[in-house]
Amino acid sequence: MAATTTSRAPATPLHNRINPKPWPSNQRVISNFNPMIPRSERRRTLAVLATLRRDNRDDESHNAIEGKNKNSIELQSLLEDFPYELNSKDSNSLPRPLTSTYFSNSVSDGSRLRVAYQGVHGAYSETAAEKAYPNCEAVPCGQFDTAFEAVERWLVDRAVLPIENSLGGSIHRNYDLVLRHRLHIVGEVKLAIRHCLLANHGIKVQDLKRVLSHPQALAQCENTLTRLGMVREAVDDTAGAAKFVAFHKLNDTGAVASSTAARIYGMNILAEDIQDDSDNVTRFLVLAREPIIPGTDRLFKTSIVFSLEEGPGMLFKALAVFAMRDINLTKLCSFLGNFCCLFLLIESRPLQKQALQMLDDNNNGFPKRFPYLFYVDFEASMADQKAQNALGHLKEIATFLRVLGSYPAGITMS
Ligand SMILES: O=C(O)C(=O)Cc1ccccc1
Repeated sequence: MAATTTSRAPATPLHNRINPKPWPSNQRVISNFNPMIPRSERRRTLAVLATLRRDNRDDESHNAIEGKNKNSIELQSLLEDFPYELNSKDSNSLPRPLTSTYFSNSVSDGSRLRVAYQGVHGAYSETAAEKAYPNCEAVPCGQFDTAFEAVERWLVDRAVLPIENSLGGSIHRNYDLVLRHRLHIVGEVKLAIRHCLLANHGIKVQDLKRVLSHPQALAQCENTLTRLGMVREAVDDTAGAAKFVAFHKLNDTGAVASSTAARIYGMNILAEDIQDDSDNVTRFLVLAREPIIPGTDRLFKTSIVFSLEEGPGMLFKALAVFAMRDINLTKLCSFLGNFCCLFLLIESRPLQKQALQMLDDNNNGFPKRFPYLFYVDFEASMADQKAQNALGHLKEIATFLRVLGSYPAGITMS
């Protein structure tokens, strides 16, 4: 498929509104990567939202390159144009417990579950959304914040976001987002990630001077890209990188993305499995407005965040509430903060001002001076008495405690 240029902007989701993601200093940022779609184009009625369905998704990806994408509706602009009153007259807007729908792919009115992800068609996050809900309608969002807002404002039913990777460790910004928003973790997907080096047809590896991709993907392919002597440039997502290179018919630039992205954007795969470690798994969280009712019929995990008073042995006491009940902690840590040197299964994060503000507004007496938050995942359901007891015990020790979700443990999928 040849990419053709048009005067109209491609259907790339909009740029980051809140915080740019961090990336290594040797990576330049393409700041005008996602041109703004004219506002007149973005002003759509709510009815148009229905056209977000991906019935003609393959056509969509083709058309996206040609700038004819019907689904060029930006979730971001929908959020701006129709805040809050969305669905207010719709009986479906009433909160529903998720137990009845969690393992099906449709909401109770018969329509498909809509799952927001960050990136464009072909992103790994889209694959994760489809693994979680095989028949879902995956909805691309420019940024993670947009995906969260889309759930909060009833534009979609779920959001999927990458939270940690076996090579790159935790994605701290996404933990902060989970904390700042009031969504619940209702599932996890572990996806084996296999990166490819993509280029336009007729281009050889030797022709490439630079390569575009998501910062995580670039980091995961560090050795290969260094060996090839390529300049790395970070962009919002892997599929967006492929789309950009195809759309602009670049001859000296490649993209690190999936074979799916190669197919969608008509690119050639120059090399497969270019990640530094073949065992490259990314864990994605599934978030919803309401929690699921935890069960005991299968292995469940529970994610919590808490803070502690400063003092000798405080973290030891906090972790003991799990150890004394034989509850396994599963959160793997690759970022060694102050306390992490001692406990590799727990991750301490300096408390950001914004997060602190959010917590302050909602929790009287939150200790402002305490500089760390701890995220822990443990292997037990909140329906399990020993988990209840452990958290009851932790509450006596912690100055702040929030259960982010109790959900079925995921298996690694390829
Ligand atoms: O950019 C993407 O395709 C994503 O979904 C984010 C990502 C990047 C690298 C590994 C896993 C997820």
